[in-house]
Amino acid sequence: MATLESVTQEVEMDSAADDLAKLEALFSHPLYNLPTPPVSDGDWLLKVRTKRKEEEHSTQQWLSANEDGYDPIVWNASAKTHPPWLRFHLGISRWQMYQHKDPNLSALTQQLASHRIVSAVQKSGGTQLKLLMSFPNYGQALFKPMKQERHEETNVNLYYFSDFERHNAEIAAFHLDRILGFRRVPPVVGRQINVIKEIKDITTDHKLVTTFFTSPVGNACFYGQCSYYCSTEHAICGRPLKIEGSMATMLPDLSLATRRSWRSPWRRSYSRTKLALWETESNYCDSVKKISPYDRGTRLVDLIDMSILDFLMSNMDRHHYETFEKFGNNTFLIHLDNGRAFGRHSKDEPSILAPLVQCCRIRRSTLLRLRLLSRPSYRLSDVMRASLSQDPLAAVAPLLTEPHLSALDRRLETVIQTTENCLQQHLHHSDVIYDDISEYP
Ligand SMILES: Nc1ncnc2c1ncn2[C@@H]1O[C@H](COP(=O)(O)OP(=O)(O)OP(=O)(O)O)[C@@H](O)[C@H]1O
Ligand SMILES: [Mn+2]
Repeated sequence: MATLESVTQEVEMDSAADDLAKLEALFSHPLYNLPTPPVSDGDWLLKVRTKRKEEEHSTQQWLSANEDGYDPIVWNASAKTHPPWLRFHLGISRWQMYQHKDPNLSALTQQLASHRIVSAVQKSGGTQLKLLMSFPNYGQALFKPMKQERHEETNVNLYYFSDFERHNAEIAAFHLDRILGFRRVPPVVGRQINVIKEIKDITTDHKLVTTFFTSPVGNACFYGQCSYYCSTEHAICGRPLKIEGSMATMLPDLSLATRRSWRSPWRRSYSRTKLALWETESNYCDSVKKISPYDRGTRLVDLIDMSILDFLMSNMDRHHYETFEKFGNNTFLIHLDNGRAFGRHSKDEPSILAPLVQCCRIRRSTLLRLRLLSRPSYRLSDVMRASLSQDPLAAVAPLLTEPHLSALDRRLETVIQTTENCLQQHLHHSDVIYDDISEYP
């Protein structure tokens, strides 16, 4: 006889299968498989150069002088020999971080989740603690440790600029960005790390080592050195040894691909008392539209895409964004640093949507995908649940709690309604909608 428990379990499995089917249907939808503009030679971020004869000798020497813990390098100009992280680097183009249905993605994320860690050092830059992890095949990841429980909502009295970062937000942002069809976040997975074996014992960072201690209940802890929350009171502690965290694929080194950092025109004041210009000036968007690079191309609608992503996940901390210098102004915006998203589900933050509200402009492809995601057959919360369940940390606990998933649906409605209002206020649809897919019916 079926017990209540087994029936509940079956229902849960059924709905998990339904969610997954929705996600698959979504990714097979024509809106996710639009013909992309041809990628010319100069539209790839990096290119493999075949070695000149005289260079071969020095490479051979380097090969034999292999560093401790790393595998010998066995790759050459042939794509077949490339490790997943290198394929990822070579797949970055002017328009996206990776392809839709990228065949390399699963191998890449699998390695992030399971590869042996050879080195772990603190990464400078930014305010909160993070570690640069290296793998035996020379791949690297940026590790952000878990700082608070997933069900905890941000303290209402904390300003956005002193909020803790959340490892699950980094992971969920990657999934959300992909589900929105942007593909502008480098892949991120969750992972459990042994604080002693995978950090303390292998690090060459002496300053980091001095911050390790054992807590009163016997957990292994450390706090590192950084400008925010790096103290014994805010230590990161294993239970007793393992901690959860996010592992983000590292972008190509800056020596190979420089990036430009842009201050967001809708940046917050980062002050308890001051307002930013965009919060007080009624025609703010008009002035933004007149200045480079927002005065041409897709930069403004890309910024609006980013604000939609941020509104959905309630990220108030998008002070800057980056682009690859090689591509000039005509390129996608890199959505890095999403750790302050998903802090609150019970409240929305309308000001994050200011670029859309004030400019009344949106890419047609984005709007059509948002509408798709608001339909029950592709519901955003369901496809996010399905997508996140594929992350290794989902086995420990769901990466986003149900209230966060429902908040996504509620906020999506707000974005769509905002666009409808814009369409009503404007005479011509083309005033609001930037038609980036004119060939689409
Ligand atoms: N996946 C990545 N690959 C390469 N570089 C990265 C990656 N993620 C972040 N960085 C770089 O590291 C720097 C710090 O990262 P991040 O912004 O996530 O940290 P943060 O502590 O939140 O910073 P801030 O306090 O400035 O907001 C960024 O300026 C970015 O250029
Ligand atoms: Mn940040």
